[in-house]
Amino acid sequence: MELFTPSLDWGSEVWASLVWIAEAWAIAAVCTLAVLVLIGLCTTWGRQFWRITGAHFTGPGSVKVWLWLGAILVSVVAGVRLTVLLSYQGNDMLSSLQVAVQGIAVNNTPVKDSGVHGFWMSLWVFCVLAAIHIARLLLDLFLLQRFVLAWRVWLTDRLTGDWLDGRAYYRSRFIDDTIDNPDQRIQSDIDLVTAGFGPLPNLPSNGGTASTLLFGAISAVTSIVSFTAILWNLSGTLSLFGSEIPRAMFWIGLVYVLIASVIAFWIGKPIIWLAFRNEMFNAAFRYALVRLRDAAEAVAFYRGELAERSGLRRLFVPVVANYKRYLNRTIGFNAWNYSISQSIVPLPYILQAPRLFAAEIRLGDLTQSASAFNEIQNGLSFFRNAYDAFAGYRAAIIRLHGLVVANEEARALPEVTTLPSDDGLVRLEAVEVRTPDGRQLINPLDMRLEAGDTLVVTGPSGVGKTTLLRSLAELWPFTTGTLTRPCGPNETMFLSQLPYVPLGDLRAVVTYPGKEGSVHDETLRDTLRKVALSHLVDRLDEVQDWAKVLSPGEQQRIAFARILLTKPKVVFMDESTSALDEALEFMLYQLVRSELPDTIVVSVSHRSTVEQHHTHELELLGEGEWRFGPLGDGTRTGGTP
Ligand SMILES: Nc1ncnc2c1ncn2[C@@H]1O[C@H](COP(=O)(O)OP(=O)(O)OP(=O)(O)O)[C@@H](O)[C@H]1O
Repeated sequence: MELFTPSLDWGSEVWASLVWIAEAWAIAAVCTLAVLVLIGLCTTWGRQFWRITGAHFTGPGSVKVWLWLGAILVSVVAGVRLTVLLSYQGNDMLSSLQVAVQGIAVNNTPVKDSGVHGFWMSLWVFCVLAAIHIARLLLDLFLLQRFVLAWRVWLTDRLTGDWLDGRAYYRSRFIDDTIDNPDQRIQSDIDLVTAGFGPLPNLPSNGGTASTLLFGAISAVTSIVSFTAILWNLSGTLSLFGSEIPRAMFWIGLVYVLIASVIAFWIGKPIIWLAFRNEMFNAAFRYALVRLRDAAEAVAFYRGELAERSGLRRLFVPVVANYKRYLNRTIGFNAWNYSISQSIVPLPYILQAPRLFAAEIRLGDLTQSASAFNEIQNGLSFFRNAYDAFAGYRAAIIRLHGLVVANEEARALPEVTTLPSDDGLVRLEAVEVRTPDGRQLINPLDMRLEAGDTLVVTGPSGVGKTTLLRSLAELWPFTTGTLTRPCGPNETMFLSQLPYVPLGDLRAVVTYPGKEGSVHDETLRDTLRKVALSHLVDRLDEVQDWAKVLSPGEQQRIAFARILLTKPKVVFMDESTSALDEALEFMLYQLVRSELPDTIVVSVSHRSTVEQHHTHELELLGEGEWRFGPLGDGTRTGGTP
């Protein structure tokens, strides 16, 4: 009867494991890079991924990114090594028990003592391995989460910048394939793509690298390779229908899991687009709720609850219908996966038990075979089980890529050619404006305004006054011609009918588009007093939803305060006094004229009272025709088709 000998030389295992980790790390790094490059070159989603975020891995600061990735990979490989070592420790524990019991049975003290000693040693080994295992898990979580967070910061910054760049956030409404909910793509899909868990938002409770698609896959492959060697050594020959299968357990397991995976991919394929549509329908529903919240007052005045309710219901129906299909398909997919995972559990015992009974292997070998088999099966089924997670992940990549493409298309749309004017003049040369369906709104328009000139743009409703301002602000793509204007920072201001009111305190609201804090509080208070908002001077620190607190008339006075603070050389105003009474309108125009006498003011207005503050008039007559000239003296030039 043999004495117990451990399955590994634990004394030299520290060094051996470090060497193993270093080698496995290098092989895993090279293979992963090769696979990622192939994915990037050969798959659509790989190319899309690279286009969205490739610069994070190549641009300035990428050294840190790669170092961090390298550290995460060390953690992944070390995790696999620990699992391997734990499987040997498990083998030692059971085999030593077996030897001890056998020694007792035949009253052989040296054999019994070797078994007892081996058992306690294996428990010590377990304590050391367990401590390292816990430390690694915590470090793994930290490394992964900090990496993901830094990546998310970078990508959010890049995509918000990209969305704002060239006014893509506005002009993307004019492209052929408009996209839904860019805001949610930035907030939610970036989170999914950087976390890499699949369709789940990133949370520390999701777990460490093993739950992510990339590192989970690396861990699975490393684990398969490591345990394959163990299983290979523990496998015996099986006689089946008269023929001998060497290393039977290894080959049977491999074939079984491969066939199971192919069928699972086939069942799970529709989950990709079902997950995509699930997110899309939910996003549309969420957006409708946000719009209702924003327009709460208008809806409440209309008593529009019934219409809103049926609108919301209509948007929620596809959410439910798609979710049912998503659920059914996932149940089918899970049914297959669960059945496969459970039905394979007894296989290693069935194949190895006869060899144990024939004393060819020890008890620990049997259980290690089972655990090695289990690890390989888990590793291979990682790809099968991660299928729907991958589907959700790919859907997030597609959505982010859609945003990037839409931004680019929006920037590529035509716009009026804008040239800087050194002398402070505003000059329009052959500026022509159309509707999206090609209807001529303004025939080629030539006009020149000098410092201090003021122009009122008039004409019937729908004739194209606002669209002219949009064109001059480089927002409207259905336009041609050249605009020369002062182009320095804030030298030209465009004001819409209701000024934009940003989130934050009143200081930020009044200072906009300047940075909060860039204007001294006393100047802000003075300016508020000048525009008849003295009741607000003590509320600069107050954080409110100011768009809902301030009346439209007060908001329009804030717009005039911004003009006084910004001191532009040219200001274009679209019905900027429509919510004010005539006395206030008169006072504000006088204020702008006296404080900024050299500023060129262009006003779009319906009101005859506005005309008195202007020196020139551009009258839009409809069907593209216009008349331009000094106000009141009848010497107008005109444009006809
Ligand atoms: N995004 C758009 N898509 C299609 N047509 C548009 C769009 N925006 C404006 N239009 C059309 O362009 C025309 C000019 O609109 P615009 O808002 O410039 O008129 P306006 O003279 O400013 O009218 P009002 O005095 O009522 O403000 C209108 O017929 C309008 O329906």
